[in-house]
Amino acid sequence: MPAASFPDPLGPAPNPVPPARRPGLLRRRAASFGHALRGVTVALRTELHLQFHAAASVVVLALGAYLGLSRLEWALVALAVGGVWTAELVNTAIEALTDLVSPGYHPLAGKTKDVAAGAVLLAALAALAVGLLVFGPKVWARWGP
Ligand SMILES: Nc1ncnc2c1ncn2[C@@H]1O[C@H](COP(=O)(O)OP(=O)(O)OP(=O)(O)O)[C@@H](O)[C@H]1O
Repeated sequence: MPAASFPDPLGPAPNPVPPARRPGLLRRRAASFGHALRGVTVALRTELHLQFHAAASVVVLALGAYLGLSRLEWALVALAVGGVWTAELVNTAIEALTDLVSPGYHPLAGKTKDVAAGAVLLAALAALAVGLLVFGPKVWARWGP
C-alpha cells in the first residue's frame, strides 16, 4: 500500500540552487563577514551611544597601553569592552526591528526596548567595575596623592 502523502504546511520547497552555481564556502563566509562589518559601520554611523562607546574604547585602549596592563588585565578589558559593544549592537538591532514591527505605541514594544536597554546598562556597569578594578589602583599609584 503506498504511503499516505500529506500537503506540506510550509508549501512547496524553493528550487535549490544547483551546486555548480552555489558560491564556495569561503566566498559565502567572506560575504557573511562583509554583512556583519556593514552592520557595525551602519550602527556606528547612526547611533550616538555607539559613537560614545567607540571614543571610550579608544581612551581605554590608549590608557591600557600607557599603564602597561598585564595579559590577564587586557583579557578582562577586552571582555568588558566587547560586552558593551555587543550589548549596544544587539540593542540597536532590537530597536530597529521593534520600530519595524510596531511603529505605533504598544506596551510589548516598550517592554522589548526597555529590556534591551537594560542589557546595555548591565554590560556598562560590569565594564565600569572592570575599569575601576583594573585601572583604579594603577591610576591611583601613578597620579594619586
Ligand atoms: N512603539 C513603542 N511602544 C511603546 N513604548 C515605546 C515604543 N517605542 C519606544 N517606547 C518607549 O520609549 C523608550 C525609548 O525608546 P526609543 O526608541 O526612543 O529608544 P532610546 O532608548 O531613546 O534609544 P536611542 O536613543 O538609541 O534611539 C523605550 O525604552 C520604551 O520604553
